[in-house]
This record gives sequence, structure tokens and C-alpha cells, in this order.
Amino acid sequence: MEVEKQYQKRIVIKVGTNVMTNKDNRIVVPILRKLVDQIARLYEDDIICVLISSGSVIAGKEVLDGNTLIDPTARRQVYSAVGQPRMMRHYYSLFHDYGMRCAQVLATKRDFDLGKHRDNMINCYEGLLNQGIVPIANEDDAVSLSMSMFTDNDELASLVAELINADALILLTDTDGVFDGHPDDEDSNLIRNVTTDQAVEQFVQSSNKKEGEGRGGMESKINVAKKTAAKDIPTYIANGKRENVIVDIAHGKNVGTRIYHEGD
Ligand SMILES: Nc1ncnc2c1ncn2[C@@H]1O[C@H](COP(=O)(O)OP(=O)(O)O)[C@@H](O)[C@H]1O
Ligand SMILES: N[C@@H](CCC(=O)OP(=O)(O)O)C(=O)O
Repeated sequence: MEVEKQYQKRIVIKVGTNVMTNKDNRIVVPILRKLVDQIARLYEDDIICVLISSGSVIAGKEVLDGNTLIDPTARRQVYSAVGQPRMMRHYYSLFHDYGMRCAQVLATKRDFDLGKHRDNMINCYEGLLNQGIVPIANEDDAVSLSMSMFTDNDELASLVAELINADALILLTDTDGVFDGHPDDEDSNLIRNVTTDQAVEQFVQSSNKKEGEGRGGMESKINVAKKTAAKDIPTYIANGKRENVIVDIAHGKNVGTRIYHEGD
């Protein structure tokens, strides 16, 4: 197994589809650039990030709209197979602009099974981090079986955070964090701190997401955040479109919703 390289901190960042798209569901490259810019600034301070990026399905849909595929599973597979290299083309070029290297790591749930699959995955991540290369992970939607997929990329992000002994997990979404009502409602307030045994799921509002607009939802995000925090990895749910959101969280500023284990 590769030896863990010592950085000041290791941070796993997950960026959801909603963060990187505009109202017409098209990828907004300047948003990706701002994320890469922050990762590059943290790297200068010896903080290495792993990026879990959604977006392959919507990136495929962007160029394949009007296709004749009827089966929704085959459609997801084809969208993601076409969209994943489109996403990586953006990331490769953006990291290159910052003099950094990045790599693609696609995974299915089986890769986290205890034993040789998991060890193999650790070797891959440690090998990349050792070389100062930013791993960019996503579910391998093109080949993963519908019945055994991750709930969503929040779950994948949590598993990766555990795998690399991360110091924090940041789940970037399109709201400022968890609210005590509908996030668009003026009377709702942002909940700044949530403990692993605090019932905030009751505040989650129903959603009407369409194909490619992401999976999961806020309830599963909270669930994943609590499970990760229970493993002593403080987890943040925050707005990916907010200026400096990653850098501010990494530097301990009070941003988004922090989910933590009492005693941490
Ligand atoms: N109480 C709540 N606080 C914050 N967001 C909420 C709440 N209830 C529902 N949501 C919705 O959850 C969405 C974010 O979850 P999700 O769609 O899974 O994001 P992502 O695609 O970034 O993973 C937001 O768009 C928001 O409208
Ligand atoms: N793996 C899929 C995204 C799945 C997912 O969890 O989406 P999201 O809820 O937007 O983070 C993709 O790349 O499109």
C-alpha cells in the first residue's frame, strides 16, 4: 500500500449538478473555474483536495437532447458516457491553467467493499495525492447497475472521505445550507450547527427534480453528513456558488451548515 503523504489537511469537496448549471441546465464553466481556483489556493497552503464532481449526465444531455433512446437506464448510461469526458475536458484545462494536475477516478459501490477492492482504491488515491495530483471522482454511471448504485454522489463523497482519512467533507449545493423551512421562504433561517443526533430532516421540503438534475435530495444529504460526522469527519453543507466558500470553510470561518459529532 502507498504511504500516506502528510499534508496540513485533506479535504473532500463534492459539487452537485445544481451548482454547476444555469436555469437552462447548461454547464457554467466560470463556476467550475472558481472551484478550481480555490483548490489551487489551498494547495499553496499545503491543503490537498479531492473533488467529487457530479455533472456527467447533464453534460451528456446538453449535447444529446432530442435523442431517440427510450429506456431511462440506457439513456443515463449514454448521457454519462458522453458527458463524463466533457466534464473532464473542462477540469483538465482549468487545473492546467493553474499549473496543477488532476486525474479521473470513476467508482462503483463494489470498489468500496472491504478487502482487495478497497485496498486497490486506497492505493489509487494515495498514489495520486502523493504526487500532488487532484483526484476527481464520480460514480461510473456508464456501467454501474441501477440496483446497486450509490444513493447519490454525497454517499460516494462520504466513502472517499473515510477512505483517505479526510479532515473535512464539504457538500456543495445550491442553497446556503440546511434551513428550518423552505430555503426560498423569507421566514426560514439557516441552521448553522447540527449535531449527529439532531433531527433536522423534518425541515426538508419535497423536490421536483427532473432527469439529469441530480439524485438524492436534501434528506439523503443530511443523512450522509451525519454518518460522516459520526466518523469524526466534520461535514459542511454549503452554497457552491458563494465566493470563497471552500477556502473560508477550510480556514474555519462560519459558513454554511456544519454537521459534527458532539465532543469534536
Ligand atoms: N430545509 C431545507 N434546507 C435547504 N435545502 C432544502 C431544504 N429542503 C429542501 N431543500 C432543497 O434541497 C436541494 C439540495 O439538495 P440536492 O438537490 O440533493 O442537491 P445537489 O444536487 O447539490 O446534491 C436544494 O435545491 C433545496 O431546494
Ligand atoms: N453521477 C451523476 C450525478 C449523481 C448525483 O448524485 O447528482 P447530484 O445530486 O447533483 O450530486 C452525474 O455525474 O451526473
